[in-house]
Amino acid sequence: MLAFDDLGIRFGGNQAVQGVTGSIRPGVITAIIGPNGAGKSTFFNLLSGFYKPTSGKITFEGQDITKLPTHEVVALGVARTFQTTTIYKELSVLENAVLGHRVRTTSGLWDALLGTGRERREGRASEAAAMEALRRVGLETQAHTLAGSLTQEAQKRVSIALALATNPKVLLLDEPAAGINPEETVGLTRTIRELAAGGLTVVLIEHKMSMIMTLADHIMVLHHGQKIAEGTPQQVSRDPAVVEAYLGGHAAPHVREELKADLLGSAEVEGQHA
Ligand SMILES: Nc1ncnc2c1ncn2[C@@H]1O[C@H](COP(=O)(O)OP(=O)(O)OP(=O)(O)O)[C@@H](O)[C@H]1O
Repeated sequence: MLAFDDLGIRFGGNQAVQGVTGSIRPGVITAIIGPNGAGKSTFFNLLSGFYKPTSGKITFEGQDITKLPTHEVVALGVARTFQTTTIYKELSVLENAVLGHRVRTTSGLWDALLGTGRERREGRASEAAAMEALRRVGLETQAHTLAGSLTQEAQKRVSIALALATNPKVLLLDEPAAGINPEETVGLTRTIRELAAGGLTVVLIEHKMSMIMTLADHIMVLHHGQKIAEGTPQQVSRDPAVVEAYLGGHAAPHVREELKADLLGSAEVEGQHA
C-alpha cells in the first residue's frame, strides 16, 4: 500500500538513507529498527513528506506521492507522530485532537473568520472525529483535561490521537514508548495492537526490543541508511547481519543488552510481555 523504490536522501556529504526498496503491507504492524543514527527517523520523514528524497520514489495506493507536500500526504491517509511529544500543552486534550482533525477539513481562514455555515458544520464534525480518536486511545474521559497536566504516557496517547483524528489509513509512530515506564509500555502496546486490529496499518520506530518482538508482525532493519534485513521478529533476530549491526559497537549500551537478550532467545523477555 505504501511502497518505496530506491529511496535515498543526502545531507551534504552524509547519505542518511540509501537505496531503500520495499513496501508496507496493509493491516500488519511493521517495525523499523536499527542502531542509533541508522536513518530510521529520516526514513519516516521521507515517507510522510517532511523531507523530499534526493533519489527514488514513494507511492501510496498506487499514486506517486514523492513530491507531494506533507498536508497532501496526510489528506491521502498517511499520518505520523514525532519522537518528541508534539502537543499543545496549554490546550485541552479534546482541543488538541480537534486541531489534528482540522488539518484535513476544507474550510479556510475566511470561513473561520466569518463563522460561515460550512465552518460551523466542519467544527461539529471535527469535534466528533476528535472524540472518536480520543476513544481509540482510551482518553475520552480526559477530553477536557489540560494536555500539559497529563502523565508522559497520556501525553504520548494525545499525540497518537492527534494523528488518528486525521483519519489515516497508515499511522507512523516514531518511538511511541520512549521515556515511559515498563508498565505503561505494556498498556501502550495493547492500544497499538487494538488500533491495528481495527484495520489501521501501523509502522513504528522503537528501540525497546522486547516491545518490538511481541508487537511487530514484520520488521525492517536499517543500518547506515540501508536496509540490511527484513522478516518476522524470529527471522530478523537470527539474521547474522542484524546481530553484527547491533553488536558491532554502534548501538547504545541499553540497546545492546536488550537485543542480546532477545537474540539469545530469552524466554524471560517473551514471558514478561506476552
Ligand atoms: N536534517 C538533517 N540534516 C543533516 N543530517 C541529518 C538530518 N537528519 C538526520 N541527519 C543525519 O542522518 C543520519 C541518520 O539520522 P536519523 O536521525 O534518521 O537516525 P535514527 O536511526 O533515527 O537514529 P536514532 O535511533 O538515534 O533516533 C545521521 O547521521 C544524522 O546525523
